[in-house]
Amino acid sequence: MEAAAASLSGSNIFHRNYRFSRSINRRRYIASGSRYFSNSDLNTQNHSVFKGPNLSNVQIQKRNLRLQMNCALGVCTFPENVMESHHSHIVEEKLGVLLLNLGGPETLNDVQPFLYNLFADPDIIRLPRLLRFLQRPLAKLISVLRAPKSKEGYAAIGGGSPLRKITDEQADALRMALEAKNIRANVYVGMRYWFPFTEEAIEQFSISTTGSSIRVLQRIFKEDAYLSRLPVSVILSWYQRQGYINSMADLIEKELGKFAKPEEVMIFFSAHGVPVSYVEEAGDPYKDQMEECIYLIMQELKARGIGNDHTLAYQSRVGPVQWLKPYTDEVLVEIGQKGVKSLLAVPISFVSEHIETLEEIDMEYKHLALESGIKNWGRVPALGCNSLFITDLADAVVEALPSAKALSASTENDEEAEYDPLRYLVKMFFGSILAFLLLLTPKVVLAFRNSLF
Ligand SMILES: C=CC1=C(C)c2cc3[nH]c(cc4nc(cc5[nH]c(cc1n2)c(C)c5CCC(=O)O)C(CCC(=O)O)=C4C)c(C)c3C=C
Ligand SMILES: [Fe+2]
Repeated sequence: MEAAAASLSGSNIFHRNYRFSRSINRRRYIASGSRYFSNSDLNTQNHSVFKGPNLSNVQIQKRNLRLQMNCALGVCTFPENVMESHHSHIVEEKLGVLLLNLGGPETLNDVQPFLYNLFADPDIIRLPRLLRFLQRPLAKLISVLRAPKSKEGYAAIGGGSPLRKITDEQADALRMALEAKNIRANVYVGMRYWFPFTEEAIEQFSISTTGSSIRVLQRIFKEDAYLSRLPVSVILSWYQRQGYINSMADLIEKELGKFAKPEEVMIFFSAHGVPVSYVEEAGDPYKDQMEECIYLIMQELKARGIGNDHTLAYQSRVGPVQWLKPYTDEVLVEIGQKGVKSLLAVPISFVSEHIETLEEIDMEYKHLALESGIKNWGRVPALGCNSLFITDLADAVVEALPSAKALSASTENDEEAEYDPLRYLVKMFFGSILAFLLLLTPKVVLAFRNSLF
């Protein structure tokens, strides 16, 4: 997670190479977009809007890059048709809102390329600078090795991720919620690792405007200068917003009511994990934010007279490194053995149903819990289009508007953005050999066998 903006572009370049290699023009177009409009870049650029007073620019960039992981969904606001915009104009203008998420493979054939995109992101596999040339070959290798296990999971939930459909529905619901507040907005979805990529969302964003605005937008977009002049506001996190907390508390209260003895149920929050190094070495605030989020939800439940026991654990670890503990699977076994009989699983850090909820929690963890002595199992659904949640997102958009500011020029390393096929092939060839040799070392083989497949 410590990658700077320059290295982040590496993963975007892949999107270009992998999906668009047959169209040079399109590739160039995407390349220019990717430099600015990966979701992480947007967060990075946001520092001009949200930075705290004592942080250096580098610290702010790093913090914001990390925050990208904390937002399962991010929102950016763009006033369209505004070149020299002043804050007072913004609410009157039509808005573009960009919802950011990670994306998921829609078919089983998408699984390996999706995994490649994921592992080619230097924020996911963090290699020392000297070994960065291994990023793509390693991503290729790990994605091929991981794909069979991932495919099993996606096959179990119907052959693909529902994430795109749900996020599209959320975008539609948000558009309507904004309309109910008399704000006309186009809401776009931009995914980090699968379609519609953030770059595509931005492309759509400019194309969907009309007349001279299109020409102005497109021309300036191609020159990269336009983006730095767009007033943008990024909502970095909303886990602490009362609307979100209330909507989670509502869901929990409702599911608790389905148990015969609701007061005896343990509320089991399961959050997506991240490698420990993200938190301890790179200073990722994810763990603190998760803990605060759960504290706030439990406070809200207490205010409603619900004082159940609760616990937090982390799920979905991949690969041979230490992830945030305690691990969901281990805690389930422990509490089952300690005699807990009723458990309500609450996916936290997820706002949509996807493989981690539908397969990992509903199938694997439920099975494990029942095997470990838990008799009554329940699961809180992900928020999806929950109206309180969507209305709160709409409020967050409205509140963010006054802080929209023009982005500063990109400081990203342009070297990565230039796509050189020969250099790419040479890197892939030697990198693959090295990555393969690395994987053959006994320690790595053992660790991967236990954790990846
Ligand atoms: C809070 C959200 C997420 C964090 C943090 C996160 C970190 C993370 N994930 C992997 C590896 C995989 N992630 C996969 C899918 C996936 N992950 C998230 C969310 C977070 N990931 C989503 C929304 C999805 C898509 C789900 C879908 O329905 O498609 C996968 C593929 C699925 C599988 O095989 O388990 C992998 C692999 C790492 C290494 C990581 C580290 C920071
Ligand atoms: Fe993940």
